[in-house]
Amino acid sequence: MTNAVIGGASAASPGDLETAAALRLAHLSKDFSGTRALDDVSLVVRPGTVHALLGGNGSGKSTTIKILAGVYSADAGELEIFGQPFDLQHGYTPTTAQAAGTRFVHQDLGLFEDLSIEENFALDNGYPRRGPGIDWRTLRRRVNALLGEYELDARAETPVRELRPSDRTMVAIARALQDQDEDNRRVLVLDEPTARLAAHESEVLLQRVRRRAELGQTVVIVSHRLREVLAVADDFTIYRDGRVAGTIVDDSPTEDELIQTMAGRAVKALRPTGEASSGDRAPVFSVSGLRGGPLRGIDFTVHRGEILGLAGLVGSGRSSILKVIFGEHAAEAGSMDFDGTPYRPKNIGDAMAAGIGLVPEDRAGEAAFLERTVSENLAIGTLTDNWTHGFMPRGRERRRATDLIRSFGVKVAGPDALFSAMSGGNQQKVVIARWMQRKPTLLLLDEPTQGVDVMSRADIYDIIRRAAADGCAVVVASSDLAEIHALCDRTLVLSRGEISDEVLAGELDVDGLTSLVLREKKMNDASTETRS
Ligand SMILES: Nc1ncnc2c1ncn2[C@@H]1O[C@H](COP(=O)(O)OP(=O)(O)OP(=O)(O)O)[C@@H](O)[C@H]1O
Repeated sequence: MTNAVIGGASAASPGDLETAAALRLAHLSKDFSGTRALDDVSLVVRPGTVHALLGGNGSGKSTTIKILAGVYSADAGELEIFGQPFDLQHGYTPTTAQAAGTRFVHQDLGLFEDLSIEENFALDNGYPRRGPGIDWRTLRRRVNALLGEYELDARAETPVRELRPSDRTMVAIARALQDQDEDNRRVLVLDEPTARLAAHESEVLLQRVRRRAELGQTVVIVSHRLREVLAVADDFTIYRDGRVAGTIVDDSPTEDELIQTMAGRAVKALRPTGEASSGDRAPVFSVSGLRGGPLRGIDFTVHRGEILGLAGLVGSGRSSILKVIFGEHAAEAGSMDFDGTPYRPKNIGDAMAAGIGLVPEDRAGEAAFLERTVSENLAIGTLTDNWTHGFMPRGRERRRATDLIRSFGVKVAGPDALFSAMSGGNQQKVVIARWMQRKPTLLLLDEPTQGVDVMSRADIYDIIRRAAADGCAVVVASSDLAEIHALCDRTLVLSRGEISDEVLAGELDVDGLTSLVLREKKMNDASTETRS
């Protein structure tokens, strides 16, 4: 491998590249009350390249980015941006980071959906004034020029809501870089930009990011989707447990090489289920003629021990089905049947009492108490079991939490750590563990491994398979078709609120599933064109 260094602490100082660096971090360390989040991390980002930060959940990628953004201070370390040194220990704030030329686009793009693109730009950079009023003409001209430059087929006055998902991300990128100087002295940091995008949208976005880099833009990207990262990145810094485990410069490693460096060991492949599970096939839950929101008549049955996948484009109704079953959204029409009796939940409480669990897509917003401890978050699922005579027996709660942390492989200092202090993948394991301990009859999972590293992903798949083997019926909605392929016994493809196809495990590979989902997209596009 030319220019590549994999493994070992020596990889942490690619000193020969320092002179050419857009960004240079050296000997970065950070402790959080006893947890060593970063330990002597060094990395060099070359100008005009896409540099990937990879690593397992909790390995230190976000901490690096937050230090770079001036959100956390470093305990030790040096930073240079285009040759200019900054003191990370003293007075390096978000304002300094902005002035230094760093720009950040997070998963939550921070766009106001109901406002136009130009209003979103102005909110970020201020409105140009003409006398006492806003100079809309100048603003529009400037934004339209930027949209052209970023190859976006939209007008400044288009509401963000009307953009396709990859275009929204690109608008957020263009907005972040709207004050780019002629020498391209901005470092754009993209934090899991494709986590919420379907495969074809990710591809469109990453091609555009690649093109920006070819035009001189420096990009740092954090992602767990290795295949995508391999397609877009020039260089890689691979973290393991807060240290740099490998650096790869201007080369194309294989996915297995990356995983091995991240994990420090070989990881068993994410094996597909292969064929439909031969478990107990008794039907446990069915919906018939379900309508409401985007749903336009949904019928299906899920069986005990079965893992049923819901695939489809954003807006096809995947999450809505789960929310109606969980009593979060009311159905306008149709019926549901649970274990042979009619099921009409009025709220989430009814669903939980019936033995249904939901792990929602937005775990931080909907599923967790961020400023409570891990132990408290785990106890919430079984409050009635844990309370005795009006008191919560702490000892029992902590012991139970310690057992769950061990059996679900959660990487955390202990049961008293704050939920918010855990990395994304570990948060997801806690939310799943919380539901699993209730032993639900029907478990609904919405994007179960979004933001989860490949190693934990394999663990989560095992947890889900074990629950199914114990008789739980599982419904998984996912935009990641490799996940659907690896996990599900049977998959329903949704298109505009209806089931368009049913696929059994082993009938199609990931490409086959992708073309099925995209065929629906092409049909949708064609019918939209015909109507307009
Ligand atoms: N505010 C905090 N307080 C305490 N510990 C923290 C805090 N932020 C991060 N940590 C710890 O620092 C370590 C590194 O976490 P970090 O979020 O940087 O990992 P990551 O690589 O970004 O993970 P992920 O891929 O899951 O987002 C973890 O052990 C995490 O629990």
